Amino acid sequence: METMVKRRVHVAAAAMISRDGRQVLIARRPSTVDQGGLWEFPGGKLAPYETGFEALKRELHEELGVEIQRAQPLIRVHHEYPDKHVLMDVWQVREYAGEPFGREGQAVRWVRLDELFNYPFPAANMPILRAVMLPTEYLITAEEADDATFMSKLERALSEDAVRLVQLRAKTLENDAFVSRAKKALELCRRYEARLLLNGDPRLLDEVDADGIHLTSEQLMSLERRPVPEDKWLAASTHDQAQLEQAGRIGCDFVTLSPLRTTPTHPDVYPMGWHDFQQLVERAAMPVFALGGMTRHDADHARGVGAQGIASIRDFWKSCR
Ligand SMILES: Nc1nc2c([nH]c(=O)n2[C@@H]2O[C@H](COP(=O)(O)OP(=O)(O)OP(=O)(O)O)[C@@H](O)[C@H]2O)c(=O)[nH]1
Ligand SMILES: [Mg+2]
Repeated sequence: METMVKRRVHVAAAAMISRDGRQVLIARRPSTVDQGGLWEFPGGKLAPYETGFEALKRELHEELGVEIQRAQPLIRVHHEYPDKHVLMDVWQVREYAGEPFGREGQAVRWVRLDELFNYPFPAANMPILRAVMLPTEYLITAEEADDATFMSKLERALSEDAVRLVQLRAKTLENDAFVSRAKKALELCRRYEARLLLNGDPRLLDEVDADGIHLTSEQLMSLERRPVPEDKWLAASTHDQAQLEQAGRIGCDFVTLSPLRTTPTHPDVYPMGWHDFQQLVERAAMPVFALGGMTRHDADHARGVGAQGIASIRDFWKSCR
């Protein structure tokens, strides 16, 4: 055969979320097609001149018999298969009419988010699974001298702001004080079904059974492989293309990318702004939270440019009224 140019395929797919927010719909690809037998998020290729959302509506009508009313961008994934380059735009769908069923005879199943990993998906899907499981807000805790104040502010964020993903960041605490605070924070997070990541050495997980580790960009760059087991979350702070690539190499599950804006805590760092942020997110191999002067009001915009959502200290770290 002559030299072959790889096909480029643009796909729109849906993560349909159940009304209680705990389940997502997956479908099994018929054994006769490409990637047959694997599970997938329903969807398909864009027809000529179709927009992503039009394709999503058409495909979900054809494959599941539902009418989508609204959808929010969840994540964009580039993946090189041996025979083609796939660009997949995945949308989160919560508003639709009709009960989904396998209109083309395919198996269709609602699965709990924490059971998604039990199903075999195509190679391109790993970042999508992470994005489906993660919320749109990531709280980074502020330095707080005293544990009681810390705990009351954390509880306020969990209860009033409904935060479900927390990074314990406490650079001013000695190791023993950090571990003791982490244990208390973990107990509280468990009560709210929130995940807790520790900003620090991966070996901290031997002392505190938290949900994962958040690496500084410096730690990230010094590692050769993933420092935590697969059943723990691994996140990292990134600021540029090289750090994002390294995060992909060592298998980070998600990252923060900053600074989007200038902030009082980092006044002399040059902010990247939305344009550069979007360029960097486009090629990232995992969900990305926008960080640096972000508030909850920025979450929709962040998602519009491809982010998972926003990360913030100030916006979530306030006293009870
Ligand atoms: N819909 C969907 N496609 C995926 C996922 N993951 C993934 O790698 N793909 C790839 O993206 C492409 C989607 O094509 P498709 O077979 O769904 O396209 P389609 O519905 O338009 O069907 P057709 O062109 O066979 O009629 C396939 O190459 C598939 O392997 C996923 O989660 N959902
Ligand atoms: Mg399809």
